[in-house]
Order: sequence, then C-alpha cells, then structure tokens
Amino acid sequence: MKLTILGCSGGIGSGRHTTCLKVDDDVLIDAGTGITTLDFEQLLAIDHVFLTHAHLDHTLGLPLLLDSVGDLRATPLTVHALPEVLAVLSTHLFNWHLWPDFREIPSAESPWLRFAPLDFGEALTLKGRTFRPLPVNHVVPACGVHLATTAGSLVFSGDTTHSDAFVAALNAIPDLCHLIIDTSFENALVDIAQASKHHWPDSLAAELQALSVRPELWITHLKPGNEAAIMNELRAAAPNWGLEALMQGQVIEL
Ligand SMILES: Nc1ncnc2c1ncn2[C@@H]1O[C@@H]2COP(=O)(O)O[C@H]2[C@H]1O
Repeated sequence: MKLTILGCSGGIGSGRHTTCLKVDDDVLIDAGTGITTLDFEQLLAIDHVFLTHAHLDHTLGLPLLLDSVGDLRATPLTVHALPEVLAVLSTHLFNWHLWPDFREIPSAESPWLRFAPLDFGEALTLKGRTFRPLPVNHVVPACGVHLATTAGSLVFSGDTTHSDAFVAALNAIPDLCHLIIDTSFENALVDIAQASKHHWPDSLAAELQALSVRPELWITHLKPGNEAAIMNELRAAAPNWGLEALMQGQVIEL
C-alpha cells in the first residue's frame, strides 16, 4: 500500500493544500485542495473517496472531481462516510443549489456518484486494503480511519481533539506502524483549539502518554504560518517521541 500525501495543511497559501491523501491510485481519504495536484488521468483513476467529515477543507474537491471526470467514468465514484456526514453533503452540497446532485446525473439508474454509508463498527475492504472508521472528537460528526493491510496498519485521525475512545481504538491495533494525527494550533491559541476541537501541542503530548502502541508519528493539519512553532512546542512537550510534520508530496509505504 502506498499512501501519497496530496495535501495536509490546516489552510492554504504559498503552495499549501488542505487534506487529501491518496491510497495507491484509486482511493482518496478526504478531498481537500490537495486533489488539485493530480493530473487528469490520475483524477480519472479515483474510484472511491473516504471522507472523515464534511468540512469544506476536506470535501471541496469532490464536486469539482465529479464535474471534471464524471462523463468519462464507466462506474459511479463511491463516497464512503458516516451516515451523518453523507446527510450533510445531501442537504448542503449536492442539493442542486450549491452543486448539481450527481447521484441523479445523467440518471438516477446510472449516476456518476454513489453514497455508501460506513458506520462505526463496520469495515470496508477494497482490493486488500481495509478501511475502518474510528471515533474521534471534533465539532461536527467525524471519524478517523484505520487503514489495515497485510503489511501492517496506519491510522489517520482526521480532525480531532482529545478522545479517550480514539486512544482506546489505537491501543487495540497491535500492528500500528504509522499514526497521522492532528495538531492544528500552538499552545498560545488553546482557546481557538478548544473551540474548534483540534489538538494543540500540550493536549497531544498528554494523549501520547496514554498510548501503549509505538507507531511512527506524523503531525497533520498544522495551521499556515505556525508550522515551525507548533512542531517546536510538540518536540518540547513530547521529547520521547520522534514526531515529524507530515509533508505534502510525502509517500508512506506499508
Ligand atoms: N469557534 C470556532 N469553532 C470552530 N472553528 C473555528 C472557530 N473559530 C475559528 N475557527 C476556524 O474555523 C476553521 C474550520 O475548519 P478547521 O476545523 O480546520 O479549523 C477551524 C478554525 O481554524
């Protein structure tokens, strides 16, 4: 399994892209502005999109992707997400007002887009890669993703702040090789981190103390301009972890 980081920033500007991770050639986890780094052939190869939550910085590429390649696809693009997330997309995005409902285009019988609810406790296996939603703690319904392969596991937290349930889920994955986890704000911005339910360095450091597994640790969703300060505070708060900032363009192989 090859995970390519198309975007992993908490914002945009000076080449930064928001969250979009590509699994091999055919699956995306989230569809933020990182999707715009793909060429047309690569866009056409995407058959599945797994969404962690409905926030725009994780979904705005989806309607554009469908409009760009929908007519060339032989099968519908399938969006996998929590039922609550799909309900938000139905009501607020693919509603004929903000964007056409591609679940009915060109016809409801043969559409370009299909929604596939995936709830907690369920798993989806696509060509030997298993995707499982994990509980997290964000301002809107959201999940992390456990990506399991025969070579080991990777977890992507999506957007989250402290969650006992997430820690328990991580500790139950003995073959966890990589953990990609949110730390969006520096410690001085604890108020906005709490209001928007993201980690800040001190909260992540506390969370790490409860981990009984020892994955490689990658920090994602750093807010633009604050990346170095957040990483410096994290390294000071969690000196026993060799944590690194996840980088756009990076490839993680399992
Ligand atoms: N009170 C708030 N609640 C949620 N998000 C907020 C708030 N104030 C500012 N924000 C910003 O809005 C952003 C929405 O997307 P993010 O969760 O990536 O990060 C959030 C914050 O940067």
